[in-house]
Amino acid sequence: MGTGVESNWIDVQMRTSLDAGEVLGLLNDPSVTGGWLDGDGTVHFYWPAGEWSGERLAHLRAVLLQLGDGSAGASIEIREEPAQDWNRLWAQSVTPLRIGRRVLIRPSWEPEDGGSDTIELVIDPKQAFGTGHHATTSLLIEWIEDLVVGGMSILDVGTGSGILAMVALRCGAGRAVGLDCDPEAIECARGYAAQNGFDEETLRLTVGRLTAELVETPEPWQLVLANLDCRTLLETSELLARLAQRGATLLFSGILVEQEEEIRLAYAERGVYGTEVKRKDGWVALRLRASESCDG
Ligand SMILES: C[S@@+](CC[C@H](N)C(=O)[O-])C[C@H]1O[C@@H](n2cnc3c(N)ncnc32)[C@H](O)[C@@H]1O
Repeated sequence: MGTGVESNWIDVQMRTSLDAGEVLGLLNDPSVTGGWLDGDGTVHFYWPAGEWSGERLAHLRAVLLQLGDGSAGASIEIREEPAQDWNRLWAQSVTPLRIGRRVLIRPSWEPEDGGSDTIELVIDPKQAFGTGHHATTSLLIEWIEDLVVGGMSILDVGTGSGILAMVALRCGAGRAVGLDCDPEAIECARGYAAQNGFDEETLRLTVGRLTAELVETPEPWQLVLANLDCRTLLETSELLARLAQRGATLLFSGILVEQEEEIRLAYAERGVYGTEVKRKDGWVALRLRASESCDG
């Protein structure tokens, strides 16, 4: 984000589960500055006041629709902000975040918690999704805290910043692979992994999508994390269900309340059933197991 001390700015705010980087990519508009998710779950994009126009708003709405979240277009609020140092303001707005019983996500400029029981990660917000502020992330973190036991192998599909895989490793998992189709997200995640002291053998971060090869590894995955979206969870159901049939517990997030039934039915047809559900802010997280696997 530019320092922007010279002119007023238009702050375009919306409620969306979309990844800000993905929206920016399709906008393909050199005058917009970086998008970021604030602590209230609102995504902001900024334009210099002189560059903002009705055409830009219409284009933004079209991009949101194209990415499958037309309702975000309806939630847009526009504010003009006086010239100020955005970097400083942005940094001030990012504060340490506690999730579940023990997890603390803090920006690097905040001091360590120091509590012996605290599971701490340093994440300075960048353009990858996954600072922990979004309900879809925090719902899965709460489960990871409860379910991960020593030495577990974790597959994190749609890893974004890598936050879920990193929390799982801090909770005792033996190794994790994080996949994301967005190369920028993986670049970001690698930076966070290094900053938090994970080596590449413990946390492998790869650009790509779920493949049959990753599903059929000699050692089956024990826990699969997938904070994606309804469409991707449906499109990938054959491979994700196969992971469950090989013994993995699946933790899904990114599902809207009205999409829960569709996901449950699609997976039930493949012999994989929701065993537990969590809901927050209109979002649903599901825990699933194959019928022939024992729950745990
Ligand atoms: C909602 S974010 C989740 C990020 C992080 N796991 C979290 O929980 O905060 C979804 C991520 O999935 C990625 N993604 C979307 N579809 C994908 C697919 N088919 N395969 C791999 N990654 C995908 C996006 O690029 C994005 O980084």
